[in-house]
Amino acid sequence: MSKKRASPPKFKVDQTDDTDKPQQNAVRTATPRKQNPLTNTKEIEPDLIRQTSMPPLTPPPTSITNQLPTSSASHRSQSVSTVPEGSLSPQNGHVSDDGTVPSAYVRKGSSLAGVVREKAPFLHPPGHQGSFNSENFGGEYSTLGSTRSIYVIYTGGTLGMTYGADGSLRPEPHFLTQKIQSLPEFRSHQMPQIVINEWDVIKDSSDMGFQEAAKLAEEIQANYDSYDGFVVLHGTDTMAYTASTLSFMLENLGKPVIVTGSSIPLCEIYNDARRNVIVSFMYASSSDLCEVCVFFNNVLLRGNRCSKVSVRELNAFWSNNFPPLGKLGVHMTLTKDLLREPPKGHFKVHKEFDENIIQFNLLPGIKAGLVHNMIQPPVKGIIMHTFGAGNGPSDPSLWEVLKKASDRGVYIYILTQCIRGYVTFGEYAAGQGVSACGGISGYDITVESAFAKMGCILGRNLPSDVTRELLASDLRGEMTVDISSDHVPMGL
Ligand SMILES: NC(=O)C[C@H](N)C(=O)O
Repeated sequence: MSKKRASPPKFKVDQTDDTDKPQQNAVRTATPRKQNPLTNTKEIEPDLIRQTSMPPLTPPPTSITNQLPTSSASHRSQSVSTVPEGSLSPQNGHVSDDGTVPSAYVRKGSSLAGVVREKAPFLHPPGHQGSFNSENFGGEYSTLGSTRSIYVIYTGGTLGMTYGADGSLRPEPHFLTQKIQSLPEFRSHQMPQIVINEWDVIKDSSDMGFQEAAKLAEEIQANYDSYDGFVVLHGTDTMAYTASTLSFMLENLGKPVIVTGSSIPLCEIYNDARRNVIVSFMYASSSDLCEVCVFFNNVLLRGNRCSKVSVRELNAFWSNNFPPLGKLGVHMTLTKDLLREPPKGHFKVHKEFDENIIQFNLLPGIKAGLVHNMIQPPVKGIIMHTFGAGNGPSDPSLWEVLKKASDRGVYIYILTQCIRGYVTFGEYAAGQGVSACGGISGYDITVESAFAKMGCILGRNLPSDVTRELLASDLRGEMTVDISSDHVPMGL
């Protein structure tokens, strides 16, 4: 690949030489060199090449890796028929929606290969009432993997933690990076080229916020042209906030950014870290994905649609109001009907943010005085979780307090306390106060996404009418807005 790496890697697993030397999988390690002013991490010079004692892995048919396009741009524009018929291994397979098999993807007798047609999950967003076609991305991936390059940013989280003397989990510098280096999967010819940048200070995600998301956005921007996809390794506790924030910071994103983590650390024999990381690398190789996603356990979710829903289960993430974009079962699928369209404009990064946002639930009988105290300056944004479809108590003093805040320039984002469904102003008389106080409907947006969206938009200090319009609009697929026009607001 004639690609220029914007920031040198901490360490790199490289399979590009393997067609020449199928018996020896080369692993590049790296030595610390100097401080990178952009990422504040140590730059590593990938100059130390060590032959490992790993047993040789069976190389894939060289005709596949030799003949497939080598960049996302070329892959997008090129038809798959560049692969000669008969060159695929039995586990590969791809059938188009009408059931025909393109010549490039000849299936050789595997009952596992082929398209998976699934009913969408029980919940359909408005406008999506039918079933969605899920395609077997795993089959497609096995012809793609080794031609792709992925930039991985390791920020911390349980996946790379070890146990301290008191038995509590804490980030262990370099452990995850070294462990990944030693896993045979990462030297497989089917894996993309991987470059990992471990942050100087890896964190429990409780310490990740807008500032760290801006640093991630900056790092993605610096490496955007050099890689086909990005993976962010992150703790689960605030993963949905970071994924949401990244989605708003990255405008016209044309490549996958997959955020993942684990519930069990990689230091345990039984863990979910290994699979989550491997599958995220695979999804990050997709040329169909051009958005920020979370992969966890067995689902690929839109990053700004998901929430952490379980503390102790492996299926810790879910999206209540939007179906998964992909699923991992016997097949690894991508539901193309649901994916964001490739962007029309240039990739652009917005790193500004404003953290002066609070959120609260309306509670039965909530007192205006309490709300008044909560929403004093420097508060600039309020996320208010209302009852049901956007309702609240009728006490006029409550709405006066909120109206006054709105009049002095505080934005009030209206969400529902229900985990499914969306806000509709005007459905009940009990919702009149909510809209009259200047509230802006967040429809079915998650609280993580509402916080991220407000923070990013308020950080840009736009005129109030533009800010209100952006908050009311669907910018990144984060909420289901029932508007009939295809009006897209300017600016984000
Ligand atoms: N599973 C995890 O990653 C939880 C951890 N406390 C974190 O968010 O960093």
